[in-house]
Amino acid sequence: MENNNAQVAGAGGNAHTIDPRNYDDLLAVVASIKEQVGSEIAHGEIGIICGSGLGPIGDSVENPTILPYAKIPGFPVTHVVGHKGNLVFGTIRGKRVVCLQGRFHPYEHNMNLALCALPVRVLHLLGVKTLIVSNAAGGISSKFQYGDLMIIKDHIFLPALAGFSPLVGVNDSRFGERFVSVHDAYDKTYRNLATQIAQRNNMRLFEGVYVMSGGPQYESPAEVQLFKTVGADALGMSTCHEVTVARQLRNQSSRILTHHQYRQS
Ligand SMILES: O=P(O)(O)O[C@H]1O[C@H](CO)[C@@H](O)[C@H]1O
Ligand SMILES: Nc1nc2[nH]cnc2c(=O)[nH]1
Repeated sequence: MENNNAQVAGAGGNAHTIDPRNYDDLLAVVASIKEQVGSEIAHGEIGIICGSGLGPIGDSVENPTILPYAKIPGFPVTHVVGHKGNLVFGTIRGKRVVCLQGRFHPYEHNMNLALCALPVRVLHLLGVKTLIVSNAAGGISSKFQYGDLMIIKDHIFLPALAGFSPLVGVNDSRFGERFVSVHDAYDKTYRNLATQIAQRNNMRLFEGVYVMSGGPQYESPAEVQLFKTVGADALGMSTCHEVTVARQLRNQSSRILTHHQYRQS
């Protein structure tokens, strides 16, 4: 099971292995975070995952406490440009946030989706109830202009359809059910709120369907046409594994808003 585990790096550099599917292992990760930044600072209400080029969201956190991923047991390294690799604790407009300044893409980690979604379970164990997920994606819909924003209303999780789901393997029921519904994965209340805010600010904002491919290669014109035919609006290589894991935690009252930054390919 070498592919499912992450060697502990940093945080004392001991040789223990963290299994992203094991609840007790993740409690140990959370204990290490709390020990390093303090329990009060480590507590968050809102989790934010910064997509490519969206790291500045983390820079906008007020009174920040920054913990590099290299100091967190079980966290792999992120190599992708625009993903700094920091956990940022603090506040935004008075709300306690924990910001992942850098995400893990399955194509960087041998399609180990459970490992790539590990931070979402960690955020949950730190108290996060609302998750905001952002990404940079390629546009499929002909309505879009370069740089438009799209709120995800639904997804096509291609790797999972081919057996690469973060929920494959042993299910620790403390994370949630074996069979997870993703019918309303993207919270309607928050989507409506984002739409209202965009209207108030005269911003162009669309809702649409996001396709996650395995990457790292971009799509051929024929593949883009295929996804267009099945109703997809934007294409990326992330997000769905995180949202699926978060949705398994729904019984622990997780809520999700996906804020999606989009660029036309
Ligand atoms: O989804 P995020 O992390 O924004 O990154 C997107 O940008 C990279 C490609 O340019 C891919 O990793 C794609 O998924
Ligand atoms: N799959 C995919 N991911 C992206 N991330 C940013 N642009 C793109 C794109 O065109 N396709």
